[in-house]
Amino acid sequence: MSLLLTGIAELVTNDPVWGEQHTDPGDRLLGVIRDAALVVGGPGPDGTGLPLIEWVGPASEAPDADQRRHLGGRALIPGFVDSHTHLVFAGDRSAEFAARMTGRPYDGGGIAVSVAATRAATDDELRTLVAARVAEARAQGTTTVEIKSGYGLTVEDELRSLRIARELTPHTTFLGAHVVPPEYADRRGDYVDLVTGPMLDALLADGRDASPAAYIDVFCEPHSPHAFDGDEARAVLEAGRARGLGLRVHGNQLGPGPGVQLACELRAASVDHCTYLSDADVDALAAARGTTVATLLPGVEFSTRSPYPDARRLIDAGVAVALASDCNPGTCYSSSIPFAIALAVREMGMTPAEALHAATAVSGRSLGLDRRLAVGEPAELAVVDGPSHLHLSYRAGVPLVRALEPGVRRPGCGPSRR
Ligand SMILES: N=CN[C@@H](CCC(=O)O)C(=O)O
Ligand SMILES: [Zn+2]
Repeated sequence: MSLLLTGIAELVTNDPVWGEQHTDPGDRLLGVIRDAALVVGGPGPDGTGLPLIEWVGPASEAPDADQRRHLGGRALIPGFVDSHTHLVFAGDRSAEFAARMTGRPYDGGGIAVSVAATRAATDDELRTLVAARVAEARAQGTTTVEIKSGYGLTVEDELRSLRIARELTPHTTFLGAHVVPPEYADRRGDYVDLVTGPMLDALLADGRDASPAAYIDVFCEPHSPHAFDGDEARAVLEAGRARGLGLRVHGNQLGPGPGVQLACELRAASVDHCTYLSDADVDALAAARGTTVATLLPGVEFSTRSPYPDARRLIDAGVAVALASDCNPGTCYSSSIPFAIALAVREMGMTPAEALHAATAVSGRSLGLDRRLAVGEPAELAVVDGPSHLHLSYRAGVPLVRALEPGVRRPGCGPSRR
């Protein structure tokens, strides 16, 4: 069974093959095809049920197919890859947000509130909350989502957070080193030992076919009394790496710090936030561009009243820049990638094309995914209710994007095949 999509005013392929024909830098970067068509075939051989792309090109050359759908002159883009979320939590911190809007700074202390609520929730309550957040993201064009633990902070609660996340996506990240939980406040070293020993061991012992976490992450932030310094973060990351996990880092969010340099040195897949960077940090990220992506999370700066990171400086230096939501109950309770794109364009010096590329191709790369719309790739598609990707930021705040369901799919945003 195949499906021919036509009426595509603009197809964003992220494929350099289509970019070559353009002189406009945005069209080159996004591999745009105007008046395009795309054929979706049956599911691939990998057992995920995800249909694969069978053909891409100008509508005038499109082959026949079993079924047809006309998109009415809309833009078709790769589904967003939200490579940084904390969707497994219970409770509410809207009062903390309101206090910040009147000037209270963010220091990570509110994380303990979410930890208490998450520990108190039943498995089914948590599962329902996470599934609803994944569905909310999908309704805004996100077809792939990474989910971190980090609101359990006991062996059992971290494990169950990851198991629940794993039901919805294969892109799961162990964040036992989110903060030092209150019961360990006066013995931080013991908590680092717990994370790097029994917690990691329990995760790996749990894995039937694979560990419930693909990555390990750490909140490396000397400006928060609750988070981890450079030495502690190094211990956490090295322990995860020794057990075969990929590395991700929360770095340089609240002020200058060692997170970015550490991530680059340890060849982390991503270092996220990157709000406060020295010239040496930018140089390190540029040198590491083949391995380490700088993931910017502008919803956080919006929701914490903080200065935005300078994306232009990073891109001009040659850094691989991704965009993600960081959806979490504290610093950004928004799952909207279009919102992140609009902020990046308006506040961070990114062009609309760079922002879309960052939220699809580059965020995908940070998870080991190829997010081109090309033959043989999964049909992870989103439709923009407008003629071009420019409408994502031009019409900020309007719900223009949704994931396209081209065939039989599983619920939620994952698992993707790679
Ligand atoms: N900074 C660390 N973690 C989250 C915030 C978590 C929270 O405040 O609940 C972040 O990425 O911003
Ligand atoms: Zn985060």
